[in-house]
Amino acid sequence: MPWVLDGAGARAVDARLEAAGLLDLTMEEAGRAVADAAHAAFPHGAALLLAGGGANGGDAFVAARHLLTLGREVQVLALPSRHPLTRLNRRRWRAVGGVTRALGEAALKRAAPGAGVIVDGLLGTGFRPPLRPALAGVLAALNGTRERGVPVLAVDLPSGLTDSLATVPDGAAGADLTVTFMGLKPALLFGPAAARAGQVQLAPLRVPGDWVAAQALAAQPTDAQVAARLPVRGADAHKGVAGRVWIVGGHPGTVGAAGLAGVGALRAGAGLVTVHSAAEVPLLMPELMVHRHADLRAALLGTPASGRPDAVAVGMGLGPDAAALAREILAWGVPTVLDADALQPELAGCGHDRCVWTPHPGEAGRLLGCAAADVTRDPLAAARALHARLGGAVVLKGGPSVVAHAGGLSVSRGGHPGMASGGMGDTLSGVLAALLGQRLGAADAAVAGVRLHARAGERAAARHGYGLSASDVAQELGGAWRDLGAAGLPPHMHPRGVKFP
Ligand SMILES: NC(=O)C1=CN([C@@H]2O[C@H](COP(=O)(O)OP(=O)(O)OC[C@H]3O[C@@H](n4cnc5c(N)ncnc54)[C@H](OP(=O)(O)O)[C@@H]3O)[C@@H](O)[C@H]2O)[C@@H](O)CC1
Ligand SMILES: Nc1ncnc2c1ncn2[C@@H]1O[C@H](COP(=O)(O)OP(=O)(O)O)[C@@H](O)[C@H]1O
Repeated sequence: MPWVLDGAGARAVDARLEAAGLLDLTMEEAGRAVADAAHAAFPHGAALLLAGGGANGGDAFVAARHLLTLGREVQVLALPSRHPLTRLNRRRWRAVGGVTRALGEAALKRAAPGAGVIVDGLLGTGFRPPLRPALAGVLAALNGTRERGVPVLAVDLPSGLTDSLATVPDGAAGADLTVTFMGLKPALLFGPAAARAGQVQLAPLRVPGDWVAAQALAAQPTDAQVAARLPVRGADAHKGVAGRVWIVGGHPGTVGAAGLAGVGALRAGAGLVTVHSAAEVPLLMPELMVHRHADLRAALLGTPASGRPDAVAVGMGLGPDAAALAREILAWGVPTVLDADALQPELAGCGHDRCVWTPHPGEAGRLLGCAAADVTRDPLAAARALHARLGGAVVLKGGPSVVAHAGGLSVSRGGHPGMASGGMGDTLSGVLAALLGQRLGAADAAVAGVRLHARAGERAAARHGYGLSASDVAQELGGAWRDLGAAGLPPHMHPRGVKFP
């Protein structure tokens, strides 16, 4: 399982490696991974390595030695080496004939223009902002060189980014490729920080998997692992067992939201989908059942317990009275997705363990009583806080989305920036309700539904790019399911088939 790991987690693993006498070997492997990646991605010209005083600089010295053995012309500019393993690898670099010159802005400006690649090993997970003035000029010169076309490979993290945050501190470097170790740092996944890192390659390093897992902030399940959570049907399945789903949403002006959720539910395999609304919802697919109610609340609450659905999604375009209606639906205890207008702070404490809450950062800020920028700065912390407040499973939407549940955090892969368009979240709510209706628990539905939706977005983006619409994504859900299934086990070997009544 690929993991998300911050600097504190990496240091804890380091401590175990050190105690086992293995830290030197791990740095060797990390530096070698950097050299191999630099040589593969930027095979021409001299390699210029910048080594800081910490272990990030030690990785750069190891990489320099391996690049030399790969036949590259190599130059190293370094700060004074403070970390013992950095000093050791500086000596090893000298032992193979390598020369190290002192790093400063002027030295970098002299050496950089002719380089085929610059390897940035100045600051990794040990950096704490603000950047000291002595390094600010060096990083500015590095960024300037990169803007003039010399590619930069960052070791573990571009220098000056804070490992666990999505924001970019003043003066931080950028990179074209980042080779990171053991687990993806949050800064490489989220927001403007991730945009600074260029392409990211994970070098897992040969470290016991459970040492990394024990320190991980979040999982990043593979498609095969997601596929194992999807429901499996027997050949005798019929619409009554594939889940009766209700969509409760729509208001004059936002009726499409409820329709899109309905389409999402149908395309994610729900047996029967009914949209209940106080407004006239367009019939986006003839397979949808659409009911307009003069008094929506009375109509829903008058339903006898035996007539209630297997799952509900509530809130999409529902308008001002959404919280009151959602509270009453929650009291039914049926699996429920809460989205959009139903994401109100007064519902904290009203949920149950079969709820999935799906805020985007603005709604998350409303639920937590903070600004959206506080949410996007540290999405993992925000998702954890939302789960503590709401329970069930929480999907903090974005590119990528974070799922928080009782078992921990999970970061979804993929999706596409074309998905930044209205109605995309409504479709997701329908998908999640469909999976709940097919008897998945909240955590499984959230992890699988988010990836299914993102995969459908990737497929649709291949045709529509930034012109992607939520309807296009819904049309690709079947194909996305097939893609995930193909990545997983064949159905007859399914580890955990979902039992239908
Ligand atoms: N298990 C793993 O993951 C493995 C991790 N490995 C590697 O270890 C790296 C972490 O190494 P680390 O902990 O030594 O810290 P690192 O990033 O080199 O930074 C420390 C340096 O930064 C400096 N500095 C700090 N703040 C500053 C500021 N504001 N402004 C200016 N300078 C500042 C600080 O200066 P000082 O305070 O000493 O003067 C010190 O010199 C990690 O990213 C990965 O590359 C691999 O070897 C393989 C195994
Ligand atoms: N850049 C992106 N990369 C991947 N997924 C994205 C991106 N932008 C948006 N999405 C996805 O699109 C959906 C948008 O949801 P939301 O903001 O609630 O839309 P709406 O309220 O218009 O329905 C979320 O599932 C989100 O993860």
